[in-house]
Amino acid sequence: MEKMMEKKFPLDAKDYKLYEEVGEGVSASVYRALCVPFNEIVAIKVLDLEKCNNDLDGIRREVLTMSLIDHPNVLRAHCSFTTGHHLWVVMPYMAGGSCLHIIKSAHPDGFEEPVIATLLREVLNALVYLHGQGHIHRDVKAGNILIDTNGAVKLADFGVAACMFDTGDRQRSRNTFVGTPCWMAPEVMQQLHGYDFKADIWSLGITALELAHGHAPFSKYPPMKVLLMTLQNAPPGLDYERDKRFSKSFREIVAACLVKDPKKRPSSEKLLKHPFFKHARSYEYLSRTILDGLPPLGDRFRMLKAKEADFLVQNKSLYEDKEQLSQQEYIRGISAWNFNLEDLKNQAALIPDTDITNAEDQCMSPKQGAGLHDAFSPTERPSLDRPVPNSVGHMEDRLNDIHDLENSLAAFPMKPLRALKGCFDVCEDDSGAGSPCWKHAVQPEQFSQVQSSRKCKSQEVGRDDGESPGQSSSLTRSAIPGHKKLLSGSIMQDNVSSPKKVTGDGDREYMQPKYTSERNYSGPLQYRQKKDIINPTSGDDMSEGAVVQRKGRFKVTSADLSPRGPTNSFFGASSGGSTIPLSSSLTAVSILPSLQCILHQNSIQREEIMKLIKYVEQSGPTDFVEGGINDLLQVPPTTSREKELQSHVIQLQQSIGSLVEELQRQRLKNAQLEKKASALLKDEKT
Ligand SMILES: Nc1ncnc2c1ncn2[C@@H]1O[C@H](COP(=O)(O)OP(=O)(O)OP(=O)(O)O)[C@@H](O)[C@H]1O
Repeated sequence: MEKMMEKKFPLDAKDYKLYEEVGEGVSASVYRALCVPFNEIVAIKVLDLEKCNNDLDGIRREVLTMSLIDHPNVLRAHCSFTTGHHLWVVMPYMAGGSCLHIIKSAHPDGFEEPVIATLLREVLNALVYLHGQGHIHRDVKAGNILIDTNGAVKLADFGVAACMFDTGDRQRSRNTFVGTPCWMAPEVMQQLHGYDFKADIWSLGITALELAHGHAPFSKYPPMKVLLMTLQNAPPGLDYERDKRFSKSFREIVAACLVKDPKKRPSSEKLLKHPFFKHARSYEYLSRTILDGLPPLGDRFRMLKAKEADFLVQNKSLYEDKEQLSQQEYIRGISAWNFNLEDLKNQAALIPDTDITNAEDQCMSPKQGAGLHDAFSPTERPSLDRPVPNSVGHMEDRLNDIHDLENSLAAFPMKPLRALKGCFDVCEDDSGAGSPCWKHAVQPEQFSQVQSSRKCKSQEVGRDDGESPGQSSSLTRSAIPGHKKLLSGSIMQDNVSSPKKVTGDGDREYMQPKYTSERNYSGPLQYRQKKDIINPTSGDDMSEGAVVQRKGRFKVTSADLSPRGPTNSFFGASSGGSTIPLSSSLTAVSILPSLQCILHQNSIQREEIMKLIKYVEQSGPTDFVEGGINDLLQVPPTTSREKELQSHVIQLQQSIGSLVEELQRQRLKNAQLEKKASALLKDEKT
């Protein structure tokens, strides 16, 4: 009844006036706006659907979740609709902006404890609600904690939320690698047993440190190091010496959240009862303490952007190096992670040993960490992260790091580097089309499918009036289309010689007018285990022959929430489960096509292995492959051709390994299926 009385926000862009930009994320820009019929200020998140070409599920999920939730601490969408190729999500305007914005503008060293207690209490209230409703937020961080002028706090950004009660295919969304690396719980990285709402508790602990120090732990390190450190080191925490200003109870809750074993982490409800929250104050206190005196959000946002642009100009040479550009994006807390394999390998060697030691020390017990240099703002000491190109042992270091990472992630059903290389093959099949993996960007019709499904579920979704935002609002025509955003999308290799290459990368023009990044920045990171392996049409794409050709970039996509075709539902096992058809009502006849597919796939792979072997043989003597390769890789390359060949060899080596393992896995599956098929046939006969 109450719901029926709710205001219905108009679903037409003409009814809104867009004012200044107040925020931007990986996939969207957020504007202050006026809802003309209600004369009410709102925030409108504008997503360019042409640039979110692989993340429609994520968008759909965010919009749906945002429209269904109902809690004072959770940001709820008023409505959403498409206009031209943009999706507009209309929501309450949170004039204080995000905690990250406030930190960056006025509290670079973090907030005082009562402020942190107040913020965390509100976020915990949101989490108690969300977890009770079966949602895992999966991206809790200061950038997603929004504050209103009166000090009210809301948790935002459901782009990567998942539902814990999902079953079957939908549950795979909980077996994905989602979030922002620094805030990501170890079990989310590990993917051993999936994860649950306790992943949010870990992120909350990291957020607590972020609010206390002004930045998240490990934020100065490249993603690969963050993975390593999160998995291998003792959890980060408050330091006895450096963090003397904080109370014991604050240290306790941080420690309670940052326990590696999720079972040992308290629930949000339990945490809320911790004495630490006795330090929490009122909204009015928050508003007075952290908002008073701040310029309007739009001005702050502009200033921060200008600061970044200045920094970029001042460090021009530094940012000619794309690694650093990526690193800077990442440091800024954007839910993005560059998944270029080569870059990751390079990044593994970015940090000098001394620096790693320090980082490790910081993660030791607080006492051990005492006396270390203060964590610094990354923008203050960027040179630390500079790569040392071609330094002696550089390649060796990279390989060692990769090796370490693989060991750390031994629990991955597939080794992470292979996962990076071959298993991020998620794409349009997310929308249920069952299409092959290296398919192109989503076409407008595909969005309309999403849209119509959204329409079925929610009346709040409006129509596509075919207008550009510029035509239908006060925003200038160039304001949105010209403002290229970074992509969210499937992890797909780019820069490939394959004709199926994915295109359409966005880049941050304002930051790098001259040094345009070629990267695909992802949306919140999502790792999906390899799937669709029996899809014969995708054989080409998955073949190592193809991989050898690809110098990969990866894009990241939203978790799959959509129903899958019959093939996938039979063989969801490719992502780690059983390969045996689940339904006992299945007949042998229904399995046969799938068996044939597997056989077909096997033969394709066999062929590819043969091709690879031939290729390697042609490239050099056999013992090069068998024994001498490591020696060879340790010789620093002198010419760029040598470098190219060296990386080619590494790729080949990895590809062969992957293929052999894949082949073995397929054989095993084949045998299991054959067994099952004959059992079923037998059953049928009797
Ligand atoms: N309702 C709002 N009122 C005021 N500012 C907002 C609002 N929603 C978002 N913002 C600002 O815009 C920024 C980006 O929004 P949002 O996080 O939703 O985008 P995103 O693309 O999902 O970002 P990411 O995934 O990188 O966190 C936020 O960090 C915040 O500063």
